[in-house]
Amino acid sequence: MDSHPQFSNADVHEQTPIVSFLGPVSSYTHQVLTLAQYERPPWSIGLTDFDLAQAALSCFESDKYDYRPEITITDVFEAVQSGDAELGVVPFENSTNGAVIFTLELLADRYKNFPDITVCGEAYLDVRHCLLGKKCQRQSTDSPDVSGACTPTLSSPSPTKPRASPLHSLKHVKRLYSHPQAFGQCEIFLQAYLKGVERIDVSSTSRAAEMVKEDTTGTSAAIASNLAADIHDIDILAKGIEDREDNTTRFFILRKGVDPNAGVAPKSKSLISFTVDHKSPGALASVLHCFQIYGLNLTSINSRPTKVVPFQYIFFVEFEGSKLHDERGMVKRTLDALEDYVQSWRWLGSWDDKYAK
Ligand SMILES: O=C(O)C(=O)C[C@]1(C(=O)O)C=C[C@@H](O)C=C1
Repeated sequence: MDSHPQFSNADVHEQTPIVSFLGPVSSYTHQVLTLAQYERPPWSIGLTDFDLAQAALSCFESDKYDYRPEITITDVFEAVQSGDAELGVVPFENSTNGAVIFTLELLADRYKNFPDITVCGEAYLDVRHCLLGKKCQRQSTDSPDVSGACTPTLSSPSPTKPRASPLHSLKHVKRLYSHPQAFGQCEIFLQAYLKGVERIDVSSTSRAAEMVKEDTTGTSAAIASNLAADIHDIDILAKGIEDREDNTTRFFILRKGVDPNAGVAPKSKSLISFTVDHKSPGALASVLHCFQIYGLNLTSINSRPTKVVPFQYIFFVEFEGSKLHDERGMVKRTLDALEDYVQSWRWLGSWDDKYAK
């Protein structure tokens, strides 16, 4: 497979450099690294290996890096900031369920724990969830019963139809493990077939699969991938349980310091964070107006509490353009202009846009 030149700064280290990712093995974050070798998502049929590499499913030169799973997204940030890992891969947003707040919280960096971290790349992954658990030993003539109060109910008389039906009975399922993002992407299925069943948040979908494997009662289920089912040898109780067929998660590639080769593509994106004086009317509008003046299209806006004053926010704005390759000077002009309206701000990186056609 053709490799991506953007991530080829490995030879500065003597040891094989590490790419750290949210583990354990078989999380969706891990699949950003491995999926191209394991199985191809439906949309990739007909694409060449090179196209796939461009699609960033395998955006690293696999022979140049060692991959290391971390337990939490914080661990990935720490590994990159300390220089332990050359690159880190973290989820940033999902097309169905929105921003990954754990990642935004770390990018907010209120206590300056990650001063050198920048985003140097992005990757998109089609996310197909399965319900994993233990098949109930019942006769094949039994209907695929459900657990909890199956809809329609009095409070929900005409529920949205789930895209998938269970392959096996779910009657024995007493608790569900997953990453909170994954629960949010499967609400319709869960409302229809597992309403009222206790949900337990864990650090990743692959960790959820491990918990199910460890549960000897066989009454737990996990929302995780078919790869996790294979690796842990767990039954698939339902497939394709995500609310939307186009369910896609976008991941950020992190590094320490600036990658001079990032954000060189004709279409690039950049991310900044900033705070404004909340007492000054129109302060946020003034900042956003700077982007309009210089013709920079915004691609996402998010916010997190400052945790200094209640109900005041750190804003994140992502926009088209690169601070590192800014031939027309529009990014520089915009960033210079917004200084008049912000209390503080930070450039968090520029990288090649993988979504642009
Ligand atoms: O739990 C995992 O498997 C992850 O890689 C995390 C994560 C996320 O935080 O968005 C990644 C992709 C899916 O959207 C669900 C979970």
